Amino acid sequence: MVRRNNIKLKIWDVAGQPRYRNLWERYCKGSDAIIFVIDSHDKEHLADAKFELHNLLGEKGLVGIPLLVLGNKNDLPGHAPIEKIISDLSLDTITNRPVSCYSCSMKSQHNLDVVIKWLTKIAS
Ligand SMILES: Nc1nc2c(ncn2[C@@H]2O[C@H](COP(=O)(O)OP(=O)(O)OP(=O)(O)O)[C@@H](O)[C@H]2O)c(=O)[nH]1
Repeated sequence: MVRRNNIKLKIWDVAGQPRYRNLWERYCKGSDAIIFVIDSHDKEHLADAKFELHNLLGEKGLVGIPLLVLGNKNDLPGHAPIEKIISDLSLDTITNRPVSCYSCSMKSQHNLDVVIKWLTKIAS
């Protein structure tokens, strides 16, 4: 639970390992937003991330739920820039919901304020 400006955000951190991916839809259903966090330093797995993201968004029960994609770990040299994340994940093809994408680092907290702002706006 995160509190900001009188808004309570209830956030589920769902495990990313393959054996848990079939649970993602159940957690996302009925939520105000889906936050899809990728490791932007791990460029080899961007194709996997694209597959899993579009697979998830293809679930009928999730149509219309706003999507926030975070390219985390931008404190590491060689991380994928935002333009690459947007194009490798084909975010411009997602037309049935609002989509935002930020590069960030939860370690250095770069863009954490922007993320919280986005979430409080969506939830209010
Ligand atoms: N350099 C750097 N490391 C980070 C950042 N965020 C997380 N990590 C590290 O990445 C590793 C994995 O972090 P977790 O928070 O466990 O990742 P997770 O996505 O919850 O992992 P699963 O849900 O188990 O797939 C840890 O060693 C973190 O310290 C970041 O912004 N920068």
